[in-house]
Amino acid sequence: MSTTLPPLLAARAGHDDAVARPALSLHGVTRVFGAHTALDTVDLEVAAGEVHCVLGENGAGKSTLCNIVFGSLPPTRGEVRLGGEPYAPTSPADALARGVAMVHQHFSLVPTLTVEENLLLGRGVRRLRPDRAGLARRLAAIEETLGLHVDPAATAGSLSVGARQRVEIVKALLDRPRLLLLDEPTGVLGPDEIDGLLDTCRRVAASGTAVVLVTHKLAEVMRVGDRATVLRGGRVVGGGPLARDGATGLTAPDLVGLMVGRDSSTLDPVLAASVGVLDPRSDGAGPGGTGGSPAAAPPTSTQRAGTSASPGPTATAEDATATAPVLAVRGLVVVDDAGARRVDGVDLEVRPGEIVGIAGVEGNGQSELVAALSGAVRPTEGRVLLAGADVTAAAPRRRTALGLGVVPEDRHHEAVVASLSVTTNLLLGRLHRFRRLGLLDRRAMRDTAADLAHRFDVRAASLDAPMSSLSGGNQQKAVLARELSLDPLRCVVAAQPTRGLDLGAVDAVVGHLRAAADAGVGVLVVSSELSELLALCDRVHVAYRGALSDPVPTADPDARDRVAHLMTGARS
Ligand SMILES: Nc1ncnc2c1ncn2[C@@H]1O[C@H](COP(=O)(O)OP(=O)(O)OP(=O)(O)O)[C@@H](O)[C@H]1O
Repeated sequence: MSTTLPPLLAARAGHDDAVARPALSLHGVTRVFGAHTALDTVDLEVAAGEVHCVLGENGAGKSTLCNIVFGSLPPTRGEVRLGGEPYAPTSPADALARGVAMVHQHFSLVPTLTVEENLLLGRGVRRLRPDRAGLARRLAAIEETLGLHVDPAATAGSLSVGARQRVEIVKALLDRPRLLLLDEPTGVLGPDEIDGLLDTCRRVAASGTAVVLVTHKLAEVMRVGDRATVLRGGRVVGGGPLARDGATGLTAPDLVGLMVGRDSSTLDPVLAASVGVLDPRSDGAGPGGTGGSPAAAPPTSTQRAGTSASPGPTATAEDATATAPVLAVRGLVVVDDAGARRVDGVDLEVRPGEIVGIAGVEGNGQSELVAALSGAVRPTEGRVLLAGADVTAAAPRRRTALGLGVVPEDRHHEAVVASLSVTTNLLLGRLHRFRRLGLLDRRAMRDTAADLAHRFDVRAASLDAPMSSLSGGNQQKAVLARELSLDPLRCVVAAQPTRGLDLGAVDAVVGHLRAAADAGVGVLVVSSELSELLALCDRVHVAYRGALSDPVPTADPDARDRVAHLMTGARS
């Protein structure tokens, strides 16, 4: 692949040979895990000053590529060059020392330490005494040039997901890297924070740093990327300059075609909106930023009822209003250690067959509400009723037994045990059912796990492999498989269920949640993806400062505007 420099740099390139050399180049890079080839003879070039997007389905090899460049993994074959020089980092610390920084899909901050302590961690190893004054100066410079603000005194664990992400990015920028790798950085952010992050990407690139952005969101790619490379099954299947700012190049539908080998006009509108082929902020008239796309708005649940992809729960939902709620929340209050009312008097009902959504910018009490529903946190006031039983103080195990499936937002800390096998993770919470005469029936476990992996398209080299060997998206599919296959299953609480998933997987998850509702399960979806909620749910509440708005029926023609308005804190 030849190097196409952004116009400004291209103009300068004749005067500066260093700029003409790619900041990063990969030649024939291959990475094999056992019998599985995760990356297959990959060639890639990234110029200084450009945002280069790397796209592909779950398991396509994107994180493996980043991990090789960041020194976490050596390639099995092939050569990597940095600024034209051979580059074979022996560790992430070595990569950092050579000017390569990375922000991972999951957080690396120590929750009990302050932001300042987290930022000094690692740097202190290289110095006798932590340089607090130097850090303060650098933070001020980052805030001024890149608009990124962090509070050094805050405890990392008390920050919202978006604020934590900001600290991770600031941490990566502290040493002025010449290459910044961002592995799905916007997955956890709300719309405003995503805008901020995309601006940051452009500013970082404008400062001369090469930025590699891994994302599933095509709208983001079309807004911020200069060029893209698409991986499928570990191979580069296409790429080039993007059609941005009136320039000719790859469009969002082109990228869909490369990623999944499918024409974007065949995509379910829910899916199209959630990945940005439809711009969620438009009325459907415009594509994801640029690049042309099917001109249709995401359907409401009423429209959805007519599609073949979904029988639509609307009819079921109307019947459902006559039945008792499977999940009822009354006056729920959760107060945190600092005395703040994170959940502030929430009332909520989900009936069998209904899909109810909770929208809102992250950090408005959604996480704490889900924690109170799952049993991870004890509410201070109020009640939670599950299928009529008061479970306010019940342990998670009892809730599971009563038929509550929970897909937590923080997969790494709450939903999987990375060191245990895929099989064990798929069956967590029901392993006792496989006990025969005091021993686990491994064969029955493997058969059940294989069936689940097949039905939910969990792609793993082996079900005996540790969960950590699965790509992020496949781990998420495994959690969904486990929670949606509980028996009995009466209610599912799914927090950010499509986060980190590729197009096909989002489609599948939406299908699984609808199927659960069609089978009479009550579904509560907490998501920062507004388009997804509007298309999937019967009604949507908005979380704001711990309280929930009255529900907005998604069949209302102005539902999007009403929900967006409520997200600003408006009362009605
Ligand atoms: N340590 C490992 N051991 C075995 N297999 C691995 C390991 N790391 C990754 N793989 C496999 O390599 C393939 C590529 O994984 P990778 O995480 O790079 O995909 P990805 O494109 O980043 O996916 P996602 O979008 O889901 O994050 C997957 O099939 C994964 O299971």
